[in-house]
Amino acid sequence: MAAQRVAEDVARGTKQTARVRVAVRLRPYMHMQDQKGEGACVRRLDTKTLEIINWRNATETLQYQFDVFHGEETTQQEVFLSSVKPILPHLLKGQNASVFAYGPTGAGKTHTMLGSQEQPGVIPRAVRGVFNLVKAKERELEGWDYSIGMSYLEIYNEKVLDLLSPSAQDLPIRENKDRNILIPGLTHTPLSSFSNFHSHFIPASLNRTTASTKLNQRSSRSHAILLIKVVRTQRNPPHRQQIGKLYLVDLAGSEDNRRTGNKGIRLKESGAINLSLFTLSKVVDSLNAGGGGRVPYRDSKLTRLLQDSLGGSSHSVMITNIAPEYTYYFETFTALNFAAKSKQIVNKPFIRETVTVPSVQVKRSREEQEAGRSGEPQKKKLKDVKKTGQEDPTPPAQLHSPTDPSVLNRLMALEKLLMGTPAKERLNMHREIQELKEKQREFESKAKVLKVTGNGATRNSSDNGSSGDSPLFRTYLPPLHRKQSAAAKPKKQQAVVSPLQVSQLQPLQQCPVVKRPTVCLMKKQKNLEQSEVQEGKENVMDTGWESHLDKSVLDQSRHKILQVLNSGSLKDLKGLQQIGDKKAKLILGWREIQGSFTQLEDLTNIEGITAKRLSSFIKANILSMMGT
Ligand SMILES: Nc1ncnc2c1ncn2[C@@H]1O[C@H](COP(=O)(O)OP(=O)(O)OP(=O)(O)O)[C@@H](O)[C@H]1O
Repeated sequence: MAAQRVAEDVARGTKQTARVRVAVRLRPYMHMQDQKGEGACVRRLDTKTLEIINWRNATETLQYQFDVFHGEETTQQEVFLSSVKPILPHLLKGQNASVFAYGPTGAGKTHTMLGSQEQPGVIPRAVRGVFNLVKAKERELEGWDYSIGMSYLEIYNEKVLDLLSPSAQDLPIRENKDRNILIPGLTHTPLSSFSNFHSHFIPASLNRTTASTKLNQRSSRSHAILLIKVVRTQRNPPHRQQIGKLYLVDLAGSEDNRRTGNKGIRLKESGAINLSLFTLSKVVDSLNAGGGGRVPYRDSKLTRLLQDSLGGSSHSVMITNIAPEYTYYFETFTALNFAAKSKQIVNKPFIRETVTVPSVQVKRSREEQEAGRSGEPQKKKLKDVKKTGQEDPTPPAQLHSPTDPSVLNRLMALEKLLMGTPAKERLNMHREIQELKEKQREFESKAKVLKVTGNGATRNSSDNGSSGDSPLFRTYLPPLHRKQSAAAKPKKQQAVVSPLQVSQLQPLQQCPVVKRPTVCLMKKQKNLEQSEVQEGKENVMDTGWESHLDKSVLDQSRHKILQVLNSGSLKDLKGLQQIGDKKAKLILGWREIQGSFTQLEDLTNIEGITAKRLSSFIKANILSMMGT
């Protein structure tokens, strides 16, 4: 018995690689998500391009281009036809494919993937599509037998749980010598028809962990992964067998716990969700960096399972769901930057093929059996044929705006990174940030000149209005204005260099990744920072005072401070001694990206909190708690 994994390009004598296709879908505007009545911050320009208000300068917009942009009126059928249907035929050739929905909580991931009875989403349509393709192949009488099966799991609080056979058991993830990801013990159910699939899938979906948060009545608290496996076996010798796997992934949403109102268990779930999504973004970063360095797939169960779908051997489609309301601004912005990064990943598809003797073609119901004793290729003597491939010549996502995407993304990444970087290493990064900002300013001023002379690639709102391709704004919403909330003071009219006439600037300090207030338009910055420790004043290590206090009192106080750091609102954080508005926001930002603080000493990861300041902070807060 011999088996081999054949690189598709080798099999065909051609070199071929597949890029991760990135689609962005904008959900319809919802009044209930816009309690301040601020309107939309993002809108469609054409079938590939969208624009969002620039957080650096709210009088301008940034434009992003993706493989497809689905505006709010796009139907479920249209999303399926343009983004998912084209990848399904690969399954029948022994290749893997994956579709995953990414985006903030409440932006429409579950709607896109699962949908409803009236508006079925990608999952039911894709499975039906696979059955149709298999039927068509069988009619061609080309001498292959096909079988289809499914597994369905969720990753909840970093545990892998079987949705087809629910139990509290956390299933292990294994990788065999051929780099196939396996989950021993996971149920694998053979499927005879689409209605048979339905009868397994619907009850299993009800097993998924969901709960109500402030932003979504039925928020998914886990990442759900449906695996559809197509095995095709040649009837006559040499009985070649090819296996194609389709992963359909509904990721849990990234969450801003200031807005979800999460506490207790919801907060813990949220920490796990954000951490795994953060790892996903690190994986994307490191794949984009290239150079064969370590890709941190193993840092979370999600990335471990998606290993084959990202930078591996899969044809992948990422549907990034975004929400139009201004209240989602930073989540939307982060999701768009993540999506723009993902567009640069190149996958190298290969055919999974084995040559089998007929007697071993036994259907098994468990992945464990499949890994251990069935006719699957991975446990046979597999011969890895060296994959060859050529980088996709398509350039990464392009912005048509006065913004260079590479500069902006690098800038964002650096600012994000800065948070977790020891103080001594920050200096170089600050230098790079300054250089990038300089470059960015150059781009912006060039783009403004182009715009004034009428040659710019940027489009203004009147262009959009007349082009007739902006249904979002023709139907429900005013142009991309941020409506002024009742409480807001009117501001001076800004010089208009782009379509926006924004009456209230979006304060940058809401962005969790932003480190430097100087880059943003923060009018009240001085006042806001008043309660913070002045540079140098607190730079004296406070030592010795703890020895005068009872250890249990100290531990209790430290625990209380940690609780506020991990679950406190902006106001709660500002209630701590020596924490002003800026630091409170940096703490929230850190929490959002890193999960929670395990100890008070983690605070030194926040910019501006040195070991000395930390010691002073701890002293001030403990003494204040004790009423000293
Ligand atoms: N394209 C759309 N058309 C109509 N309604 C939509 C659309 N997208 C989302 N919705 C509605 O918006 C709400 C939130 O969507 P959904 O639950 O899919 O978000 P989600 O991103 O999966 O959130 P979470 O991560 O919290 O699970 C739901 O009521 C859903 O029906």
